[in-house]
Amino acid sequence: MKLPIAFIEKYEKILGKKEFQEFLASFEEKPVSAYRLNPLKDLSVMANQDAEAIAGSPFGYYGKVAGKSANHVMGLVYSQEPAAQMVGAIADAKPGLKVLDLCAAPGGKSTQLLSSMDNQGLLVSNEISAKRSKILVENIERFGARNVIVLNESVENLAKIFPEFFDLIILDAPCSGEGMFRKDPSAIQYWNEDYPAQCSVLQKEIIDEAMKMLAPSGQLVYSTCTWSREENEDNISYMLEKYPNLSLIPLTHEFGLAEGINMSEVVRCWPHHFRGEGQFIAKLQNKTMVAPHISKHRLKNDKNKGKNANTVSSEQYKLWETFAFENLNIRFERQLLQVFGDYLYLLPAGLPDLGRLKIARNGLHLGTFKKNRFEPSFALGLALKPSEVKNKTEISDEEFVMYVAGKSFKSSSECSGWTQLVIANNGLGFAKLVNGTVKNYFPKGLRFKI
Ligand SMILES: C[S@@+](CC[C@H](N)C(=O)[O-])C[C@H]1O[C@@H](n2cnc3c(N)ncnc32)[C@H](O)[C@@H]1O
Repeated sequence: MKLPIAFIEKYEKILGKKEFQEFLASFEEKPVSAYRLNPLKDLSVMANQDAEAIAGSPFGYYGKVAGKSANHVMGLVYSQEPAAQMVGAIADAKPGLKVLDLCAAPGGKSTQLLSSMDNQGLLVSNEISAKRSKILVENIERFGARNVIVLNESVENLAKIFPEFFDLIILDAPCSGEGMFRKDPSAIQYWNEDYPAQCSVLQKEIIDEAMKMLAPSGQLVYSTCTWSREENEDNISYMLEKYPNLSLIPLTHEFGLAEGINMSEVVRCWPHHFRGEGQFIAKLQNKTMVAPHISKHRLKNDKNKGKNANTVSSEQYKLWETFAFENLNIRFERQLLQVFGDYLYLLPAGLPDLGRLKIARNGLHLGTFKKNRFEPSFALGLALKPSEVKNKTEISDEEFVMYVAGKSFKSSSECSGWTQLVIANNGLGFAKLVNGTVKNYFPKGLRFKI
């Protein structure tokens, strides 16, 4: 691999001659592929695989997943290289916390955070790029979590709505991407000697906005996929100096995770020590102990709040309830339901009023109000466990291939109406049974041929 001369000289100086040779040799090796399993799904279908587990990453395994496989389409697996998996593992989001993933697309960290939150608490997953936020929505939808909203905002706008709000913030910063050179050599062309310093200016701006949103006693995980000290240890020093209420939580150096440069509390993934690509991770604690001012945040689903344009009308609620009574074994609190146009959403609990923030996914999309009826969404059929749905249709591998290509197929069922398509006890959306035929409701934009 052809690396920039300035890059070579820089890391030879940092690592010393001997270690630098090992570092350089690692660029001739293949990038490491890996994936994570999604504990929100029924994973019994994966039980017999003998893939090698990644030490330090719960649910992480070495190997590749096929993007067109049923396991991927239904969100049982997420492709993510091992070093990136260390970020979510170190963040260790707990059920019930209010969590922010500030720079979230395509969703590697967000989906990992959701894995350990068990549908309890709130994840705000934000991505500044509108295009990338769409991919983030797709990946989050596949995962099937119910406690997440996706925003498409600048960090400045977020900070105005969420002052001192989050118990845990993941700041996976845009960076010079040196740690991705092996996996994506096209990243090399953007690199020059001054690039890390330029990136660090933007990173500090994002850090300052993130700090406004960190609740007392909250934690912030800062990560990049680059090795430059300017974007890593130097930014941590900047934070510690500017915010004396912050302290570093010492991270352990096992599984090939190395210490930082003159900073022992943080971790670095070097490809000659760690089986994966490049990464830097630091975890910081807000030592301020004052209880968060709940009154600062007007809750979106506050019982005392008057009606607003997004409140479900009694007519709409009746249509939804009729659908839910006929088709579901689960009920959602009315207070958490909101309409946007004809679309019905289930909001996560504990969400403040979002004002004018740009929303890419307003919680779980339950479905759409059509003339005098309610049509369930694909997202709902993916998120519900088969035990939460009344009518289910188990489909074969051949039927899966037909369905994802947009085709209908015959069924031996004599029932009619909505049915959740199921493979190995996981949902593949709702379809409609009409006179022994399974009508296709797989979203047009997601269809593909195998
Ligand atoms: C390292 S990537 C995030 C990867 C993601 N966390 C994951 O695990 O899949 C950094 C993200 O920061 C976003 N970004 C770029 N400029 C930004 C800015 N000024 N403010 C906030 N985010 C920005 C990029 O669009 C990109 O999606």
